[in-house]
Amino acid sequence: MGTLVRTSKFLSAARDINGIVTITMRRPPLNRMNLEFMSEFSNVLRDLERDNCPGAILTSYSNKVFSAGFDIGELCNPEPERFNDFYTEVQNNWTQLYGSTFPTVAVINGHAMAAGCLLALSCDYRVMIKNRTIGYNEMQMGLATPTWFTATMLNTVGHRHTELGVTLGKMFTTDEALNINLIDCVADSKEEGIQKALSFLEKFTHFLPKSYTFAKHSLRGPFIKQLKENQNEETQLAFRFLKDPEVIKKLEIVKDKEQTQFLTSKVA
Ligand SMILES: CCCCCCCCCCC/C=C/C(=O)SCCNC(=O)CCNC(=O)[C@H](O)C(C)(C)COP(=O)(O)OP(=O)(O)OC[C@H]1O[C@@H](n2cnc3c(N)ncnc32)[C@H](O)[C@@H]1OP(=O)(O)O
Repeated sequence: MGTLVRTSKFLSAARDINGIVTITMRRPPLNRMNLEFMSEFSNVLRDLERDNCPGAILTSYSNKVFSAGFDIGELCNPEPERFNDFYTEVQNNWTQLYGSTFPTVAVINGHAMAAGCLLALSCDYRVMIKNRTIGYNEMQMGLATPTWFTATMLNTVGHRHTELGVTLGKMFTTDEALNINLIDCVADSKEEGIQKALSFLEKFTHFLPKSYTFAKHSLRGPFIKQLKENQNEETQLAFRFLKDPEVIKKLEIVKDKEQTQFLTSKVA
């Protein structure tokens, strides 16, 4: 796997002989993202920028779940200060990953739901294992999809697929995701996925890093700028939404096992 360059409670980062870093999410059982998880993620990305990393792969320790998205504990009837910290960290994390100066690949070796899907979409390339699902399922949870989540999908698959995906809270199977270019290729196993990711990243060894960064920022920069300019408003909007009694009630139900099993059967 390479030399371990960083390990924290929920993430590990290992560098191979070519400098490519594999970030493995490990918050059992579902890689749910809470404030601590997001802070660790930001720290890893900051280190990679500082070290002029030539490329990174993002994957999960589990072959069942890439990430179940935000920890519902951070969203259900939140406290103002904690939510502000959490949501700010999430936004910063997205600007770091979506705008990274190095190329990134998501090896999606399990279900990628809501913010888990956003993580994958924020990379430059996606390899997904067969028979998994990916999408923004917020609607099914009684939530709404934040604007920058939507923009990230829109920039990947276009308006119509985003519109249907977001408004239906649709989880796409691996085959469906490939058909609409939500992912770039399919692998039989995580190991094969990593090989495909490395082949993609190998292409960038022939380019000047500054040329790559310029191209990426030409495409993604305006969306990052837009979020940065509206960060506080986005946080307040989300907080107000989450304080709606109907939303709180729905999220409390979702926290029950029965409801998540219902969601699982929908995505299986
Ligand atoms: C105008 C306003 C506009 C903006 C509004 C913004 C609002 C805020 C931002 C909203 C954006 C939201 C992003 C998100 O990421 S929301 C989270 C989405 N995640 C899910 O829907 C995951 C649901 N989970 C599942 O479908 C399954 O658990 C899964 C397929 C992932 C795994 O199935 P499995 O059978 O292995 O596991 P279980 O279902 O038995 O789950 C085990 C226990 O974990 C609990 N669980 C599952 N997911 C979560 C989660 N995301 N957070 C917290 N807890 C979770 C589940 O209930 C089980 O608990 P128990 O063992 O106690 O029963």
